[in-house]
Amino acid sequence: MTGEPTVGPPDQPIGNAEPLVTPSPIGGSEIAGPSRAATGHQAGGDVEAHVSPTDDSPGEGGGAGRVGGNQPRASAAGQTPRLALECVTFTYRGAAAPALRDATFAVRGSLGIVGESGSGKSTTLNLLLGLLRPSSGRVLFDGEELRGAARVRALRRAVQPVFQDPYASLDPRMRVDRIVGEPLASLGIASGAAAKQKVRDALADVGLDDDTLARYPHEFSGGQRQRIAIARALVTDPAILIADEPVSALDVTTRIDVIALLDRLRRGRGLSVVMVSHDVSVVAALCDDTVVLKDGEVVEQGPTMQVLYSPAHPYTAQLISAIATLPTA
Ligand SMILES: Nc1ncnc2c1ncn2[C@@H]1O[C@H](COP(=O)(O)OP(=O)(O)OP(=O)(O)O)[C@@H](O)[C@H]1O
Repeated sequence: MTGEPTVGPPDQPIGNAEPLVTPSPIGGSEIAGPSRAATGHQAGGDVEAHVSPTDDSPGEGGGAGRVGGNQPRASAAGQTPRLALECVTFTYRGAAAPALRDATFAVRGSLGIVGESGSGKSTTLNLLLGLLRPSSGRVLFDGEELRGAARVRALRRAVQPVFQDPYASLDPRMRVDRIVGEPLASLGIASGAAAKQKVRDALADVGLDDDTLARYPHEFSGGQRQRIAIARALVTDPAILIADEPVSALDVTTRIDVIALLDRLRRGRGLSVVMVSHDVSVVAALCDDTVVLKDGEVVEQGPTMQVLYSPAHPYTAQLISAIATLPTA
Protein backbone atom coordinates (compact mmCIF):
# COMPACT_ATOMS: atom_id res chain seq x y z
CA MET A 1 0.00 0.00 0.00
CA THR A 2 1.03 3.53 -0.41
CA GLY A 3 1.33 6.06 2.35
CA GLU A 4 3.53 6.80 5.26
CA PRO A 5 5.08 4.18 7.48
CA THR A 6 2.67 3.09 10.14
CA VAL A 7 5.10 2.56 12.99
CA GLY A 8 8.13 4.68 13.39
CA PRO A 9 10.53 6.57 15.51
CA PRO A 10 9.11 8.69 18.32
CA ASP A 11 9.17 11.92 16.35
CA GLN A 12 6.48 10.54 14.08
CA PRO A 13 2.81 10.83 15.04
CA ILE A 14 2.39 7.10 15.48
CA GLY A 15 5.31 5.86 17.50
CA ASN A 16 6.93 2.59 18.33
CA ALA A 17 6.96 2.92 22.08
CA GLU A 18 4.15 0.43 22.52
CA PRO A 19 3.81 -1.03 19.07
CA LEU A 20 2.00 -4.20 20.00
CA VAL A 21 0.19 -3.30 23.20
CA THR A 22 -1.29 -0.42 21.30
CA PRO A 23 -0.75 -1.62 17.76
CA SER A 24 -0.33 1.05 15.17
CA PRO A 25 -2.85 1.02 12.40
CA ILE A 26 -1.99 0.01 8.89
CA GLY A 27 -2.23 2.83 6.41
CA GLY A 28 -2.11 5.64 8.93
CA SER A 29 -5.71 5.56 10.11
CA GLU A 30 -6.53 7.23 13.38
CA ILE A 31 -6.80 4.48 15.89
CA ALA A 32 -7.64 4.17 19.55
CA GLY A 33 -5.54 1.40 20.99
CA PRO A 34 -6.79 -1.34 23.26
CA SER A 35 -5.61 0.33 26.43
CA ARG A 36 -7.75 3.35 25.70
CA ALA A 37 -10.64 1.28 24.46
CA ALA A 38 -10.53 -0.79 27.61
CA THR A 39 -11.38 2.31 29.55
CA GLY A 40 -13.99 3.34 27.05
CA HIS A 41 -11.95 6.26 25.79
CA GLN A 42 -11.99 6.79 22.07
CA ALA A 43 -9.31 8.71 20.24
CA GLY A 44 -9.44 9.89 16.66
CA GLY A 45 -13.16 9.51 16.46
CA ASP A 46 -13.37 6.92 13.71
CA VAL A 47 -12.31 3.83 15.46
CA GLU A 48 -12.00 1.80 18.57
CA ALA A 49 -9.78 -1.04 19.53
CA HIS A 50 -12.52 -3.54 20.01
CA VAL A 51 -15.77 -4.12 18.29
CA SER A 52 -19.16 -3.51 19.69
CA PRO A 53 -21.73 -6.19 20.30
CA THR A 54 -24.28 -7.11 17.72
CA ASP A 55 -27.19 -9.48 17.96
CA ASP A 56 -26.33 -11.68 15.01
CA SER A 57 -24.88 -15.12 15.44
CA PRO A 58 -21.71 -16.19 13.63
CA GLY A 59 -22.31 -17.78 10.25
CA GLU A 60 -20.42 -20.13 7.98
CA GLY A 61 -19.78 -19.53 4.32
CA GLY A 62 -21.94 -20.58 1.43
CA GLY A 63 -21.04 -22.51 -1.72
CA ALA A 64 -17.58 -23.91 -2.35
CA GLY A 65 -15.10 -22.52 -4.81
CA ARG A 66 -14.73 -19.14 -6.32
CA VAL A 67 -17.69 -16.84 -6.20
CA GLY A 68 -18.29 -13.38 -7.47
CA GLY A 69 -18.70 -10.43 -5.18
CA ASN A 70 -19.58 -10.81 -1.63
CA GLN A 71 -20.64 -14.38 -1.09
CA PRO A 72 -18.38 -16.16 1.38
CA ARG A 73 -16.68 -19.37 0.32
CA ALA A 74 -17.50 -22.60 2.08
CA SER A 75 -15.08 -23.69 4.75
CA ALA A 76 -12.77 -26.58 4.01
CA ALA A 77 -14.66 -29.53 5.49
CA GLY A 78 -16.63 -27.20 7.74
CA GLN A 79 -13.49 -25.85 9.37
CA THR A 80 -14.11 -22.68 11.38
CA PRO A 81 -12.22 -19.79 9.83
CA ARG A 82 -9.59 -18.18 11.98
CA LEU A 83 -10.79 -14.73 11.06
CA ALA A 84 -13.77 -13.56 9.07
CA LEU A 85 -15.66 -10.46 8.11
CA GLU A 86 -19.41 -10.87 8.01
CA CYS A 87 -21.33 -8.17 6.12
CA VAL A 88 -18.89 -5.55 7.40
CA THR A 89 -19.34 -1.93 6.46
CA PHE A 90 -16.97 0.72 7.76
CA THR A 91 -17.32 4.47 7.29
CA TYR A 92 -14.70 6.91 8.54
CA ARG A 93 -16.14 9.75 10.55
CA GLY A 94 -17.11 12.60 8.25
CA ALA A 95 -16.67 10.52 5.10
CA ALA A 96 -19.41 10.68 2.51
CA ALA A 97 -19.16 7.00 1.62
CA PRO A 98 -18.02 3.83 3.36
CA ALA A 99 -14.39 2.80 2.88
CA LEU A 100 -15.61 -0.82 3.05
CA ARG A 101 -19.12 -1.90 2.16
CA ASP A 102 -20.87 -5.11 3.18
CA ALA A 103 -17.69 -7.21 2.98
CA THR A 104 -17.87 -10.91 3.73
CA PHE A 105 -14.91 -13.27 3.53
CA ALA A 106 -13.05 -15.78 5.66
CA VAL A 107 -9.38 -16.41 6.44
CA ARG A 108 -8.61 -20.12 6.49
CA GLY A 109 -5.21 -20.58 4.89
CA SER A 110 -3.30 -17.59 3.60
CA LEU A 111 -5.25 -14.77 2.03
CA GLY A 112 -4.24 -12.06 -0.41
CA ILE A 113 -6.15 -8.80 -0.63
CA VAL A 114 -5.71 -6.91 -3.87
CA GLY A 115 -7.20 -3.78 -5.32
CA GLU A 116 -6.13 -0.39 -6.53
CA SER A 117 -5.21 2.49 -4.26
CA GLY A 118 -8.13 3.60 -2.11
CA SER A 119 -10.09 0.39 -2.61
CA GLY A 120 -10.17 -0.30 1.14
CA LYS A 121 -7.26 -2.69 1.71
CA SER A 122 -5.76 -0.88 4.73
CA THR A 123 -9.19 -0.45 6.23
CA THR A 124 -9.78 -4.18 5.87
CA LEU A 125 -6.46 -5.06 7.54
CA ASN A 126 -7.20 -2.73 10.44
CA LEU A 127 -10.62 -4.33 10.89
CA LEU A 128 -8.96 -7.77 10.95
CA LEU A 129 -6.46 -6.50 13.53
CA GLY A 130 -9.32 -5.33 15.72
CA LEU A 131 -8.18 -1.73 15.39
CA LEU A 132 -11.30 -0.51 13.65
CA ARG A 133 -14.82 -1.20 14.79
CA PRO A 134 -17.26 -2.05 12.00
CA SER A 135 -20.02 0.51 11.45
CA SER A 136 -22.18 -2.54 10.83
CA GLY A 137 -21.56 -6.25 10.48
CA ARG A 138 -19.17 -8.36 12.51
CA VAL A 139 -15.54 -9.43 12.74
CA LEU A 140 -15.30 -13.07 13.79
CA PHE A 141 -12.20 -14.49 15.48
CA ASP A 142 -12.19 -18.28 15.72
CA GLY A 143 -15.91 -18.20 15.00
CA GLU A 144 -16.80 -15.77 17.78
CA GLU A 145 -17.50 -12.11 17.46
CA LEU A 146 -14.56 -9.91 18.34
CA ARG A 147 -15.92 -7.97 21.28
CA GLY A 148 -14.90 -7.39 24.85
CA ALA A 149 -11.43 -6.94 26.34
CA ALA A 150 -10.68 -10.65 26.80
CA ARG A 151 -11.46 -11.47 23.18
CA VAL A 152 -9.36 -8.54 21.95
CA ARG A 153 -6.45 -9.66 24.18
CA ALA A 154 -6.65 -13.15 22.66
CA LEU A 155 -6.62 -11.62 19.20
CA ARG A 156 -3.56 -9.47 20.02
CA ARG A 157 -1.62 -12.60 20.80
CA ALA A 158 -2.87 -14.69 17.88
CA VAL A 159 -2.89 -12.06 15.15
CA GLN A 160 0.28 -10.06 14.66
CA PRO A 161 1.03 -7.26 12.19
CA VAL A 162 4.04 -6.96 9.90
CA PHE A 163 4.42 -3.51 8.40
CA GLN A 164 5.53 -2.33 5.03
CA ASP A 165 8.66 -0.37 5.82
CA PRO A 166 11.29 -2.12 7.95
CA TYR A 167 13.24 1.14 8.22
CA ALA A 168 10.33 2.87 9.95
CA SER A 169 8.84 -0.03 11.86
CA LEU A 170 11.76 -0.71 14.20
CA ASP A 171 12.54 1.80 16.95
CA PRO A 172 16.12 2.95 16.29
CA ARG A 173 16.76 3.47 20.02
CA MET A 174 16.00 -0.10 20.96
CA ARG A 175 18.28 -3.11 20.71
CA VAL A 176 17.01 -6.08 18.77
CA ASP A 177 16.49 -8.20 21.89
CA ARG A 178 14.12 -5.57 23.27
CA ILE A 179 12.35 -4.98 19.96
CA VAL A 180 11.63 -8.66 19.42
CA GLY A 181 10.80 -9.31 23.07
CA GLU A 182 8.48 -6.33 23.49
CA PRO A 183 5.24 -8.21 22.65
CA LEU A 184 6.08 -10.80 25.30
CA ALA A 185 6.34 -8.07 27.93
CA SER A 186 3.41 -5.98 26.78
CA LEU A 187 1.06 -8.94 26.47
CA GLY A 188 2.33 -10.50 29.70
CA ILE A 189 3.34 -13.72 27.95
CA ALA A 190 6.84 -14.25 29.31
CA SER A 191 9.69 -12.52 31.13
CA GLY A 192 13.25 -13.20 32.21
CA ALA A 193 14.99 -16.29 30.89
CA ALA A 194 11.84 -17.68 29.28
CA ALA A 195 11.37 -14.47 27.29
CA LYS A 196 15.03 -14.45 26.23
CA GLN A 197 14.70 -17.98 24.92
CA LYS A 198 11.55 -17.11 22.97
CA VAL A 199 13.37 -14.14 21.43
CA ARG A 200 16.30 -16.36 20.41
CA ASP A 201 13.90 -18.93 18.95
CA ALA A 202 11.99 -16.28 16.98
CA LEU A 203 15.22 -14.86 15.56
CA ALA A 204 16.41 -18.37 14.66
CA ASP A 205 13.09 -18.93 12.86
CA VAL A 206 13.87 -16.02 10.56
CA GLY A 207 17.50 -17.03 10.06
CA LEU A 208 19.20 -14.61 12.47
CA ASP A 209 21.61 -15.75 15.17
CA ASP A 210 22.30 -14.61 18.72
CA ASP A 211 24.81 -11.98 17.55
CA THR A 212 21.79 -9.99 16.45
CA LEU A 213 20.49 -9.54 19.99
CA ALA A 214 22.65 -6.67 21.21
CA ARG A 215 22.66 -4.70 17.99
CA TYR A 216 20.51 -1.80 16.81
CA PRO A 217 18.29 -1.62 13.69
CA HIS A 218 20.62 0.76 11.82
CA GLU A 219 23.25 -1.98 11.79
CA PHE A 220 21.09 -4.14 9.50
CA SER A 221 20.07 -4.20 5.85
CA GLY A 222 16.45 -3.75 4.77
CA GLY A 223 15.93 -7.49 4.38
CA GLN A 224 17.47 -8.20 7.79
CA ARG A 225 15.30 -5.51 9.35
CA GLN A 226 12.20 -7.07 7.84
CA ARG A 227 13.33 -10.42 9.28
CA ILE A 228 13.62 -8.77 12.69
CA ALA A 229 10.12 -7.32 12.24
CA ILE A 230 8.85 -10.79 11.34
CA ALA A 231 10.62 -12.26 14.39
CA ARG A 232 8.83 -9.68 16.55
CA ALA A 233 5.55 -10.83 15.05
CA LEU A 234 6.41 -14.51 15.57
CA VAL A 235 7.52 -14.26 19.18
CA THR A 236 3.98 -14.61 20.55
CA ASP A 237 3.54 -17.79 18.48
CA PRO A 238 0.64 -16.29 16.52
CA ALA A 239 -1.75 -18.11 14.20
CA ILE A 240 -1.99 -15.27 11.72
CA LEU A 241 0.34 -12.59 10.36
CA ILE A 242 -1.35 -9.53 8.92
CA ALA A 243 1.13 -8.12 6.46
CA ASP A 244 0.87 -4.77 4.76
CA GLU A 245 2.94 -4.91 1.58
CA PRO A 246 5.69 -6.74 3.50
CA VAL A 247 8.20 -6.81 0.66
CA SER A 248 7.42 -3.70 -1.36
CA ALA A 249 10.11 -1.61 0.36
CA LEU A 250 12.82 -4.17 -0.42
CA ASP A 251 15.02 -4.60 -3.47
CA VAL A 252 14.20 -7.47 -5.81
CA THR A 253 16.72 -10.00 -4.48
CA THR A 254 15.86 -9.32 -0.86
CA ARG A 255 12.19 -9.43 -1.75
CA ILE A 256 12.58 -13.00 -3.01
CA ASP A 257 14.38 -13.98 0.23
CA VAL A 258 11.61 -12.56 2.42
CA ILE A 259 8.88 -14.16 0.28
CA ALA A 260 10.70 -17.50 0.66
CA LEU A 261 10.87 -16.93 4.43
CA LEU A 262 7.14 -16.18 4.67
CA ASP A 263 6.40 -19.23 2.54
CA ARG A 264 8.53 -21.44 4.80
CA LEU A 265 6.79 -20.05 7.89
CA ARG A 266 3.29 -20.58 6.54
CA ARG A 267 4.07 -24.12 5.44
CA GLY A 268 6.26 -25.09 8.42
CA ARG A 269 4.27 -23.48 11.22
CA GLY A 270 0.83 -23.62 9.66
CA LEU A 271 0.79 -19.85 9.93
CA SER A 272 -1.87 -17.97 7.98
CA VAL A 273 -0.59 -14.88 6.21
CA VAL A 274 -3.13 -12.21 5.35
CA MET A 275 -1.39 -9.94 2.96
CA VAL A 276 -2.07 -6.83 0.97
CA SER A 277 0.08 -6.45 -2.10
CA HIS A 278 0.00 -4.41 -5.24
CA ASP A 279 2.14 -7.13 -6.79
CA VAL A 280 -0.13 -10.02 -7.71
CA SER A 281 2.89 -12.26 -8.29
CA VAL A 282 3.62 -12.00 -4.55
CA VAL A 283 0.02 -12.94 -3.79
CA ALA A 284 0.27 -15.82 -6.27
CA ALA A 285 3.38 -17.10 -4.50
CA LEU A 286 2.02 -16.96 -0.96
CA CYS A 287 -1.76 -16.95 -0.79
CA ASP A 288 -4.24 -19.83 -1.03
CA ASP A 289 -7.17 -17.49 -1.50
CA THR A 290 -7.56 -13.99 -2.85
CA VAL A 291 -10.10 -11.25 -2.26
CA VAL A 292 -10.42 -8.48 -4.82
CA LEU A 293 -11.59 -5.08 -3.60
CA LYS A 294 -12.89 -2.29 -5.77
CA ASP A 295 -14.17 0.99 -4.33
CA GLY A 296 -14.68 -0.63 -0.93
CA GLU A 297 -16.55 -3.66 -2.24
CA VAL A 298 -15.52 -7.28 -2.64
CA VAL A 299 -15.97 -7.90 -6.34
CA GLU A 300 -14.40 -11.36 -6.46
CA GLN A 301 -12.97 -13.96 -4.09
CA GLY A 302 -11.80 -17.54 -4.34
CA PRO A 303 -8.72 -19.74 -4.70
CA THR A 304 -5.81 -17.56 -5.80
CA MET A 305 -4.98 -19.55 -8.90
CA GLN A 306 -8.56 -19.32 -10.14
CA VAL A 307 -8.94 -15.66 -9.34
CA LEU A 308 -5.63 -14.67 -10.91
CA TYR A 309 -5.53 -17.04 -13.88
CA SER A 310 -9.20 -17.08 -14.70
CA PRO A 311 -10.70 -13.90 -13.30
CA ALA A 312 -14.47 -13.72 -13.29
CA HIS A 313 -14.66 -9.95 -12.85
CA PRO A 314 -13.37 -7.52 -15.48
CA TYR A 315 -11.74 -5.45 -12.74
CA THR A 316 -9.63 -8.43 -11.64
CA ALA A 317 -8.65 -9.07 -15.25
CA GLN A 318 -7.63 -5.43 -15.53
CA LEU A 319 -5.59 -5.64 -12.32
CA ILE A 320 -3.54 -8.59 -13.54
CA SER A 321 -3.35 -7.63 -17.20
CA ALA A 322 0.08 -6.07 -16.78
CA ILE A 323 1.54 -9.34 -15.51
CA ALA A 324 2.78 -11.43 -18.43
CA THR A 325 3.38 -14.62 -16.46
CA LEU A 326 2.47 -15.61 -12.94
CA PRO A 327 4.32 -18.10 -10.78
CA THR A 328 2.39 -20.96 -9.24
CA ALA A 329 1.78 -21.08 -5.49
N1 LIG B 1 -8.56 8.03 8.48
C1 LIG B 1 -9.34 8.18 7.40
N2 LIG B 1 -10.32 9.13 7.39
C2 LIG B 1 -11.14 9.29 6.33
N3 LIG B 1 -11.05 8.56 5.19
C3 LIG B 1 -10.09 7.61 5.14
C4 LIG B 1 -9.19 7.38 6.23
N4 LIG B 1 -8.35 6.37 5.89
C5 LIG B 1 -8.70 6.00 4.63
N5 LIG B 1 -9.74 6.73 4.19
C6 LIG B 1 -10.43 6.60 2.89
O1 LIG B 1 -10.99 5.30 2.83
C7 LIG B 1 -10.84 4.76 1.53
C8 LIG B 1 -10.08 3.44 1.62
O2 LIG B 1 -8.77 3.71 2.09
P1 LIG B 1 -7.71 2.58 2.36
O3 LIG B 1 -6.50 3.24 2.95
O4 LIG B 1 -8.34 1.49 3.12
O5 LIG B 1 -7.40 2.08 0.87
P2 LIG B 1 -6.18 1.22 0.33
O6 LIG B 1 -6.76 0.27 -0.66
O7 LIG B 1 -5.41 0.63 1.46
O8 LIG B 1 -5.31 2.31 -0.41
P3 LIG B 1 -3.70 2.32 -0.64
O9 LIG B 1 -3.39 1.13 -1.50
O10 LIG B 1 -3.47 3.61 -1.35
O11 LIG B 1 -3.08 2.27 0.71
C9 LIG B 1 -10.15 5.82 0.69
O12 LIG B 1 -11.13 6.55 0.00
C10 LIG B 1 -9.47 6.69 1.72
O13 LIG B 1 -9.35 8.01 1.26
